[in-house]
Parts: sequence; structure tokens; C-alpha cells
Amino acid sequence: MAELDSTSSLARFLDGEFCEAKSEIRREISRCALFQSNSYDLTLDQNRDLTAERLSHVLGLPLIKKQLKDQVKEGQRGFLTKSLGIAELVCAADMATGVKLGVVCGLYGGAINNLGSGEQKTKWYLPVSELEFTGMFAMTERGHGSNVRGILTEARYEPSMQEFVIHTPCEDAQKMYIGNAMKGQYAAVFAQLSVNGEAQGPHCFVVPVRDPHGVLHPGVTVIDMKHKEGLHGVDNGILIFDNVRIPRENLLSKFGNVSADGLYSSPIQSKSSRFNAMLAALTPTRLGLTVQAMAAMKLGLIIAVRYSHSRRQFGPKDQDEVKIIEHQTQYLRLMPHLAAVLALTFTTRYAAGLIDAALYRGEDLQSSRFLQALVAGLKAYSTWENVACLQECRECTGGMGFMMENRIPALKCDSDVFVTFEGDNVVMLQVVVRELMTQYAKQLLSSPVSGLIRTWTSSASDSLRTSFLGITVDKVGDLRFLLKALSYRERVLQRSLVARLHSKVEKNKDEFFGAWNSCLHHVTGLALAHIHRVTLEQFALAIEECQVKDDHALLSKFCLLHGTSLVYQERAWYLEHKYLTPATSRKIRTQLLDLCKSVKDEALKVVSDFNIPACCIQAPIAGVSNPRAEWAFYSQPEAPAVQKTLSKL
Ligand SMILES: Cc1cc2nc3c(=O)[nH]c(=O)nc-3n(C[C@H](O)[C@H](O)[C@H](O)COP(=O)(O)OP(=O)(O)OC[C@H]3O[C@@H](n4cnc5c(N)ncnc54)[C@H](O)[C@@H]3O)c2cc1C
Repeated sequence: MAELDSTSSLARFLDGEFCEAKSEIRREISRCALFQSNSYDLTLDQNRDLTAERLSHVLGLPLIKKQLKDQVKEGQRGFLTKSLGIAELVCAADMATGVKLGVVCGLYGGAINNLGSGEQKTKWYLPVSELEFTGMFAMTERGHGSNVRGILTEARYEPSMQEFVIHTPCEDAQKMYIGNAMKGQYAAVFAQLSVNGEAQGPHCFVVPVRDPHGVLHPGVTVIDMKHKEGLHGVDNGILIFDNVRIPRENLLSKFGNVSADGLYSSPIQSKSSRFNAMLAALTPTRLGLTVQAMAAMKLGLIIAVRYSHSRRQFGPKDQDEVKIIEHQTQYLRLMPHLAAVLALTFTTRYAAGLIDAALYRGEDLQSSRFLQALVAGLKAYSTWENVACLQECRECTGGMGFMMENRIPALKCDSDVFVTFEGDNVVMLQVVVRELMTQYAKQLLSSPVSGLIRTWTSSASDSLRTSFLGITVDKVGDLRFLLKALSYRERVLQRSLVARLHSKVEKNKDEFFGAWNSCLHHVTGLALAHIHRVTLEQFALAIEECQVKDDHALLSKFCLLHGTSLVYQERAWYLEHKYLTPATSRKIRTQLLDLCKSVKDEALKVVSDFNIPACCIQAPIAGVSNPRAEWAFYSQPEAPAVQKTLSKL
């Protein structure tokens, strides 16, 4: 309770831009009765009703109302950065509410605002800010999830009525898993457009699902998908359309339109490029997944780090038992995740800043394939990192961590699906590598000779560095060493993938799918190597901006830990490629252990400076209401007084 809005310099630095908006959300969440407790014995309906109530409350907050209105306008400075800051806090307060907010504003809102015209935004999105209705996003079908191009829902134009007929022709075309399906009024539905018998590829349509009283629109069937692993407050369902008629104006028309008499027009001629442009427009929404994963990780780490600093087990003979954080394995399991979530904080901020700048300049994201790849890579890395992190947090809190009241089990179940929805992670990594391959090809094509020379020289210098690094083992404590090692791995994987694909395609020119598929393990390795390198670079760059000496020093240690941990994870590869000698590899392991040990106590400060309101943490083992817990001194304004009292006991 006293933890509300810590104002330490590190907390402010971690908040970044729009810290005022975040403080306001923290205040609102902390004072709202709906967020003050969690019950684990609610029925599915009670869970959904509570989430709906929480969502209405959040959508009704003045700051969020304004944000929704800004979403409709173009060129709002820092819009995405601010939205992500808000979204992370809502997810921390309640993951189901955060995910529903993502469905209504990120997915439905993203579709309307990025694929629609000005008029359509006003008509189909602005009322959400007045709580008149909510929406859903219906892309996935029973038959096609990752392969969205293969969707089968039909949208046939009828010029005589100036209407589209939306139809589910078979079971495989049923829209599946759709969030807010049991409560929302409108759906942004992706369907194959056909005009005068000519197929124009997937387009997005606003389809009414039910009226404000819950009565379904004629021809629409909704089936409740009921129980899931987690996110019980989110109502996912199946949508089936039986020749549902919608007005011509309901086609979101930014990338393709149909005139009253049935003439199709689009600013993009190629059907494939057109669909890519539609998907690219949804890139900012995908970045939301990274902050959702970060919220889960931060909560898990707050709980696990605090508990590890209060629970005692074993110790030297005839002495007090030690705090479990003192066990080497305990800090080794938790500290690298803490470093990773800091790295993700800065990398996500970097990606959001780039997207904000591009949109502010009025650019379409379809031309920024680099940004699409960055966001896809971040989505995959952060959500996998979250799954690993929460599992460690669960184990590090022993039996207590298995109890629902301590939050970690629900966080695990709620966030597990992040690796799948809004793009399966393995598929996301392929988006990253396609872009890396394009960049590589462009480099060679733009100037074949200089491109080849660059490739040859980097290849030659990589081999030189291999032998050089073998003897300079003392350099591993230098961040530059780690950055170079990550860049080296990325470059080698990129070069070797090009060579492998080239030789496979040479043998059978028509079989690119087979060639790519036989390299998928290599592809995913390259994508992760790329995103690892980016996170370390962005962490290092962000620290340069930190003006407070102590914070700078603390973050630098975590940055070094992040880099050390990333190289350590791949030590087998580095040894295979003789980039590390066995002696260097051993030194990296020692460095990892030393760094984890050196930050284990400061970890208490870092988790406090995540500045997540006490009402969001709730777990009794994180001792939120226990002023005697040692970590309390980092976060509670009355700490010195409490300390004085405790010293008398
Ligand atoms: C709780 C929940 C909420 C959701 N909400 C929505 C929503 O609101 N709106 C919406 O439209 N959708 C929603 N979805 C759907 C979600 O986006 C899809 O589940 C996701 O895109 C994956 O599709 P899929 O389930 O068909 O898996 P598949 O595509 O069938 O994937 C299954 C496996 O095959 C692998 N695979 C597939 N293709 C490849 C490939 N090219 N290379 C290598 N491996 C591959 C995947 O890695 C995965 O391991 C939701 C899903 C869930 C579970």
C-alpha cells in the first residue's frame, strides 16, 4: 500500500517517457476496488463478468479515453510508447483485463485504425471510448492459424444491394479462439474478397455480431469455447457466418475498396503485397505482446526475489540458516531473467520509438520490413523468456510458489499462450530471418563487388578473431567482447544459412519450401542470435542515457550479466566454432556466477523500482503487507521509521 509510486531515480529511469501517464494509471488501479483482490474459486461466468467490469472501468478512465481518441488521429507523437506503458500496468493489475484491452484496442482498434478510412475510424472505433460497444478481431480459422493467407471465409460483393455477403463455407472456415466473442458487438473479420467473380485476396470487414442487448445479428452463430489453461476472464469463441449481409461501407478500405457498381481498386496492385501491407499495419499491436510478457516476468521476479530474501533454509553448522537467495543455484536461476527483463524494457522502448517516429512522419509500416522483423523477433524472444522465467520463479519459491494465492501459477497459465497467439513464435522467427536474408541480398546486389569484399573481409576477420580471442581470455569481462561475440554468431549463422539455402535451391530451383524447411533449425537459431544481439546493444545504449551514477553502475552490471548469460547459453556453439577456447568458456561460466552473486542483493532494489503497485502483487510470500520484510526498506517511505522500530525488537 505504501509502495504506490516509488519515485527513486532508477524507477523513473525504468519508466522512461510518459512516466506521468504511468503514475496516473498506478494511482487509478490502486484506488479501484475491482483490482484489490483475486479470487481463485470464481466460476467461468463470474471470472468473465469481473474481467468485463474491470475492462469497462479501465476504458472509462479519463487518460485511457483520451488515448483511444488519440488512436483515431494520425501522427500523435509517442502514441505507441505511451499505450504500451499503460498496457503493461493493466496487465500487471490483471492479465485477463490486459489481454481483453489488447483485443479491443490493440487488435480490433488496430484493424479499424490501420486498415480503415477516417470516416470508418470515427464510426467503428470512437464509440469504444464512450463505452458504447466493444469489438473483436477475427482472423484465425479452424483450418488456418499461422497460414493466414489460406483463410476460407468468403466476402462476395453484390452490386444490386451494395452489400457484402460474409459466409463460412465449411467447418475449416469457422473463426476460432476469437477473444471477446461472447460479449463484443462488432468483429473485424478477415475474409477472401470476391468482386464480380474475381478473387482479390483477404480483406478486413466490420461485421455486427450482436446488439447492445446481446441479441445476435441475423446469420451469426457464436459458440463459447469455454475452459482454457488460463485467461479465464477472457471469453474466446467460434464465429460462424451464414450469408451475413453487411453494407459496402463495412469493408475497411485503406488498402482496397469497392465502388457502388462493383469496381475494385487498391493503391497496391499485387495481391500478395497488399496482404503484406495489411499485416504490416498490425505490427504495433504485436509489440503489445512483449509488454504483456514483461508484466508477467516482472511480477514473477518481484515475488521470487522477495521470497528468496526472506525464506531461510540450511546454513553453516551451529549458525543461523541462510536466506535461500544465498544458495548459488537460487541466484543463478533468477538473476539472468532479471537482466533479460531489463534488456527487454529498453529494447521494447527502442522498437516503440522507431514505430512512433515512422508513424509520426506519416510512413506506412509495410515499407519498414526491418521494424516488422524486429517486433516479430521481440515477440518470440520475450514470450519464451517469460515462460522460462516464470517456471524458475515457481520452482525458486518452492511449495509456496505452487499456491494460487502466491500468483505465480495463474501468471504461468495466463501467459503461456503468448508464445502462440498473435503469431506462433517459430513462425515469427521466420519473419525475422526473411528480413535478414533480404538485407543480405540487398547488400550484395547494391554493389556486388563491395558486397563480396565486405563478406569476405568479415569472414576473414571472424577467423582471425577466433584465434585471437582464444588467448585473450581476460577480455570476457568487457561488454565489447560480449557484443562482438553475439554479432559474430549472428553473422556466421547468416552467412552459412545463405550458403546452405543457395546450394539447396541450386539443386532444385522449384523447391524453395523444401530447402527452407530443411534449414528451419538454422533459421530459428539465426533469428534468436539476431534478437539477442539487439537486446544487448539496446541495453548498453540505454545505459548511456542514465545520468545517476549509482543507477548507471547497477544497470551496467545487469547489462554485463545479460551479455554473459547469452554467450554462456550458446557456449557449445562458440566452442564448436572455436570462437571460445575451453579456458575462455570456463571464464565465462565463472563470470556468470560472480555477476549473479554480485547483483542478488541489489535485485531487491530493481524489483521495487519496477514500481508495480502493491495491489497488483498481492502474493503473501512477497510480503506486501509485511513491514518486517527486509525488502520493504527499498519501497516504503516510512522505511527508516520501521527500521528503527525493528532494531529495538
Ligand atoms: C487463447 C487464444 C486467444 C486467441 N485469440 C485470437 C483472436 O482474438 N483472434 C484471432 O484471430 N485469433 C486468435 N487466436 C488464434 C491464434 O492467433 C492462433 O492460435 C495462432 O496464430 C496459431 O495458429 P494455430 O493455433 O492454428 O497453430 P498452427 O498454425 O497450426 O501451429 C501449430 C504448430 O505448427 C507449427 N508451425 C505452423 N506453421 C509452421 C511453419 N511455417 N514452420 C514451422 N512450424 C510451423 C507451429 O510452430 C506450432 O508449433 C487465439 C488463440 C488462443 C489460443
